[in-house]
Amino acid sequence: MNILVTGGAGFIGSNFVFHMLKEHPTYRVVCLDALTYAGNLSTLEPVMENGNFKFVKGDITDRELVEKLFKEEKFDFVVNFAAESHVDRSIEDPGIFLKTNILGTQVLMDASRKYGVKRFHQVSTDEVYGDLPLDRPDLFFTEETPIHTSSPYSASKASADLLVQAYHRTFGLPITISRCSNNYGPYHFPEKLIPLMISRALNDENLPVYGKGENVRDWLYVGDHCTAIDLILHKGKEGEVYNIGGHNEKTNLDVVKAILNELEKPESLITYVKDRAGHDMRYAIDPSKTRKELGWEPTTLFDEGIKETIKWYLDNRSWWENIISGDYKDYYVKMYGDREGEE
Ligand SMILES: Cc1cn([C@H]2C[C@H](O)[C@@H](COP(=O)(O)OP(=O)(O)O[C@H]3O[C@H](CO)[C@@H](O)[C@H](O)[C@H]3O)O2)c(=O)[nH]c1=O
Repeated sequence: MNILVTGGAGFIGSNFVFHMLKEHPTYRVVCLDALTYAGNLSTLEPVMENGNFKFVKGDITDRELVEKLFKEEKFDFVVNFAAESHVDRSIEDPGIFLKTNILGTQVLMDASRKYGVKRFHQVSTDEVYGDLPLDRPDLFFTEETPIHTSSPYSASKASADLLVQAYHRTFGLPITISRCSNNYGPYHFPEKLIPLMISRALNDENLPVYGKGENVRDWLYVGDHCTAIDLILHKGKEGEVYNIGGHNEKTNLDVVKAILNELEKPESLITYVKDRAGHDMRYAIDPSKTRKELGWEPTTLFDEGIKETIKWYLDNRSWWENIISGDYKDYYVKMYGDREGEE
């Protein structure tokens, strides 16, 4: 099997590259990544010397480069992780989200059709379902929940999902789509809630919690997400959507407090700041289809997973310190540095 993993230098993509090379030692894995601010070549160091791995720098919207790569490599599977993924950035500047997330997906699918890829897997998000109210804990997103997006980011991912389904129906492209809840774990870029709070707490900096911190996310350890995608590639039915989530709902405040508690840092570091525009209230996934059809089960409980994640950030300080002191510094300081005591 020859697999293309796009966005493989990012958080979930890199974890998936490691997973596939470990679990399928006979497979060849090619990573295509544009190395934007959130992609980091040093993340892939552990596999750079692996004979079954190849790294290609390039943008999924670059049709010429993509077509050439598909022609040379004759991929069996394509797994599309490449995306602009940060909601706050999409509120500031939606354009790049539409370009990468929608047009990039189209370019990849055109090449997949042309070169006879056996499966095109689109890595999507539970954010395409919009949000759920806090006072209805009985409600969960299923694969049948209507698409109803809030942010430019989620609208771009939902658009891509529709396009993927259209390519299946119109052109018979063999596709699958997975929609996962919030991930956490090693190599998570320090703009997302968990790695941002860990890195700032370690530096005794204020932790900007949006609004009242009551919003709920359904946290899943990244390794469990990788296992689910592996199962979908091998056992999932063509044309189907699979929800992935851990039934592990927590308020943002509880997550931040758990991090502070583990690091033995004071809760006085928490600073309540202006809420995110259009902020989704609650995400909660019903993963029963993925469980029943594919036998998938998440294996890492949040209490263990958050400890392991914090340990990883302590053991790999240079990985995130290089990021927050490098090109990303200005954005980091602007977004998270000066937000003391806003209401
Ligand atoms: C960065 C940041 C976030 N938050 C809040 C906003 C959200 O309610 C929650 C998590 O925020 P984020 O880490 O940005 O993640 P969220 O918006 O849920 O989206 C994530 O999870 C999605 C899956 O649900 C993925 O599709 C997205 O790519 C990924 O970014 O924490 C804060 O209170 N303070 C912050 O500084």
